[in-house]
Amino acid sequence: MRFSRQTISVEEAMSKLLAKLVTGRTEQVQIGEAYGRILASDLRATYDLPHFDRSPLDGFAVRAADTVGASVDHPITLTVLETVAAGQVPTRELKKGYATRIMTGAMMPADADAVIMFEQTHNPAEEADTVRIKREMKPGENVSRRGEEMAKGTIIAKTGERINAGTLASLATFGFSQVEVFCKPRVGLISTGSELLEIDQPLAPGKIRNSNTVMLTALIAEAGGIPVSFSRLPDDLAVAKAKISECLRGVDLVISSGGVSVGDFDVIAALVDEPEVELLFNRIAIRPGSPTTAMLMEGKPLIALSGNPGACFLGFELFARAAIRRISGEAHVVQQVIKARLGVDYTKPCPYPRYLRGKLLEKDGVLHAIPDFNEKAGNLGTLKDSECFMIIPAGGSGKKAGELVDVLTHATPTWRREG
Ligand SMILES: Nc1nc2c(c(=O)[nH]1)N[C@H]1C(S)=C(S)[C@@H](COP(=O)(O)OP(=O)(O)OC[C@H]3O[C@@H](n4cnc5c(N)ncnc54)[C@H](O)[C@@H]3O)O[C@H]1N2
Ligand code: MOO
Ligand SMILES: [Mg+2]
Repeated sequence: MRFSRQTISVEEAMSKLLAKLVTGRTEQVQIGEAYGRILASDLRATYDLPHFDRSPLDGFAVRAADTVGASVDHPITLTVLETVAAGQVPTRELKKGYATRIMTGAMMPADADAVIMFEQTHNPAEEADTVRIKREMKPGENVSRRGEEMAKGTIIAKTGERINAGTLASLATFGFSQVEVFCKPRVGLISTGSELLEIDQPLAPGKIRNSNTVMLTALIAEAGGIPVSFSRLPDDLAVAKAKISECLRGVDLVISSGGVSVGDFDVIAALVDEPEVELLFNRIAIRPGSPTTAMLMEGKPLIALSGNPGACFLGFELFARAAIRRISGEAHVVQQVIKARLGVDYTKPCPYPRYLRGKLLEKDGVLHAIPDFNEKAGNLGTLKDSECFMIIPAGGSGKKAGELVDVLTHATPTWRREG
């Protein structure tokens, strides 16, 4: 199995993985804790919005019929009944020949059917009891009607949607101080490799510091998971297997880094032949990260990313991020591909599609994607500057500057303008 691997596309791998994931439990959270969480039930409007006819302007509520023929040269004078602030209820019905001074957001008086803005009236302080109307109004003009935005019962947000700032505004409006969301998945994190040192250990010949674990911890949290770090796996298969099994028991998903290739000590690669394991994939048509592996062990998912930092990062963005979001209950987890012009020639041949890290730049109204030319899978210095992957198709010729390429943006891309 280790050497005879079946290569599948990113899309096939993604659908194999997503098909095996189970969305977790749900819980009630306070609205103040709900930002970024995934809705576990549909939200419906609890009343007509707005729930009363209201003025969208500061002005005078009038009966349109009283304004017929009004103009700047021939204004019509009405008697001012009262002033209604937002939050107040008008006390007087509007009779023929009267107007109510009304503020933005205030409730319309009965029988008024239009609002004329202050700027189209004459109502100096010394003549506060009357108002001169300088324009003819149409019935319904400048009135926000009850239920005009949405009727009671309208679905505001669906199960599986991520709660963003706008969702919070809707929740507040409709009086939801608590909301049902999916529990955040617990994501176990395991590293492999006897070469790894802790961050505070001094360098030693042949050794490197473990940079993947801390990077993955941040990525897991960013994707909505709760990272749970476990100690490094030993090279011994039986011990490693027992350790993974123990980790899996306490979490919803395990992500490992390293040990997926064909090396003598690549313990995760050896694991896939074990009877408790259902292999989903262990070779993907992609550079970097072709040995990225996923399996179910004792029915629970394990995503095994390559140890090379660049491949580990891409493997997380392509597979682990979507998996965490799916276990979190999110309905749409596959990242959208956009098109951009390649900023420079990239002609290096590649047997698999190559995902180049880089930046997006808007120039004269056209989006350009600029690779960082740091694509060796073991390189990590430009990971911090990466805001997208541009996908160079498999084959010998690459892409020329100016050609359109598919681009996957990261969670929070920052598009800049040139200059
Ligand atoms: N004969 C072949 N050799 C390799 C192949 C191949 O097809 N045939 N594939 C190469 C490709 S492509 C990749 S990608 C790597 C995958 O390596 P592994 O996932 O097995 O990872 P390791 O062997 O454990 O380590 C690779 C590299 O990454 C460093 N590493 C590991 N863990 C960490 C960490 N936590 N933090 C920072 N760096 C880490 C490790 O020291 C190695 O340098 O295999 C190729 N080989
Ligand atoms: O697939 Mo590997 O990450 O190219 O070295
Ligand atoms: Mg290896």
